[in-house]
Amino acid sequence: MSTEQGLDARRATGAHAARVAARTVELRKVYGRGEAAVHALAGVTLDIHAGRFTAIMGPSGSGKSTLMHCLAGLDAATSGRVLLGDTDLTALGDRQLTTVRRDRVGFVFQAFNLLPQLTALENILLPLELAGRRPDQPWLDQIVDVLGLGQRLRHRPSELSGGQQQRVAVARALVTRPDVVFADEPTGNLDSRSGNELLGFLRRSVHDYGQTIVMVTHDPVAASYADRVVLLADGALAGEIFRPTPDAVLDALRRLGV
Ligand SMILES: Nc1ncnc2c1ncn2[C@@H]1O[C@H](COP(=O)(O)OP(=O)(O)OP(=O)(O)O)[C@@H](O)[C@H]1O
Repeated sequence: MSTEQGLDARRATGAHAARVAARTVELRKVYGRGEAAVHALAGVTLDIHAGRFTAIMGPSGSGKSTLMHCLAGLDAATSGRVLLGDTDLTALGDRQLTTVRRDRVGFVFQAFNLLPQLTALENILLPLELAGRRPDQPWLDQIVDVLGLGQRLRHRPSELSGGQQQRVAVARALVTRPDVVFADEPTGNLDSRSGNELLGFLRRSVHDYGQTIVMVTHDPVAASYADRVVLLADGALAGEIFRPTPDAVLDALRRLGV
């Protein structure tokens, strides 16, 4: 994409004016030492726009999960800064990071990660319970309704389909109204119909509720639900696509050798 096209795309999506929900500045992450050192992130400066759906893509090993884990306060930077809103995560200790993750961030994982002994409703309410917060009943009712979980709330995860389990995980991520929901290959274990349904819900939570979502995915169709695709290669930014189509994403990935 030329610089001019890039600017036009930004104007069209209003991305230049968007509030920043999270930001990395010269973020570096090195695993191991000496000869065995792996530079997973080699100086990434990136803004995540508030109220937008951002997909992170790139070849295997390009640093996608590392970037998301650093943004979410799950992994510590080697150098550089990570900001969630105005909070500098790199300046926080473990206890403060735990509070930030609990109160301000939601997670959706490929493997659902629901607690098997709890019902769907208990799983959804768990983050609030851990934080000692009471549920906002109208909000809870709304997400349960939108996600079509009303008839499933008393079921345990083993009694739910994969698609239903992942919708429970999305409800759990949204219930605290987090600043950012991080989704790591959320459709990786779903058939394409359940996957598309789930992506539709994520899209809707951005459009209807102004939720900020960051999703790591390998799937160009999944990425096309996002407002913007950020491409990584060898731990560095390798481009971005606004209003991505599956074809545009596929082309960009091919250029990166995927
Ligand atoms: N805990 C770790 N210890 C050592 N090296 C690691 C660790 N986690 C990740 N790496 C390395 O850092 C690099 C980036 O890994 P990362 O998982 O972020 O990539 P990715 O783009 O998410 O890959 P994939 O698409 O395969 O999941 C890889 O070379 C990986 O082997």
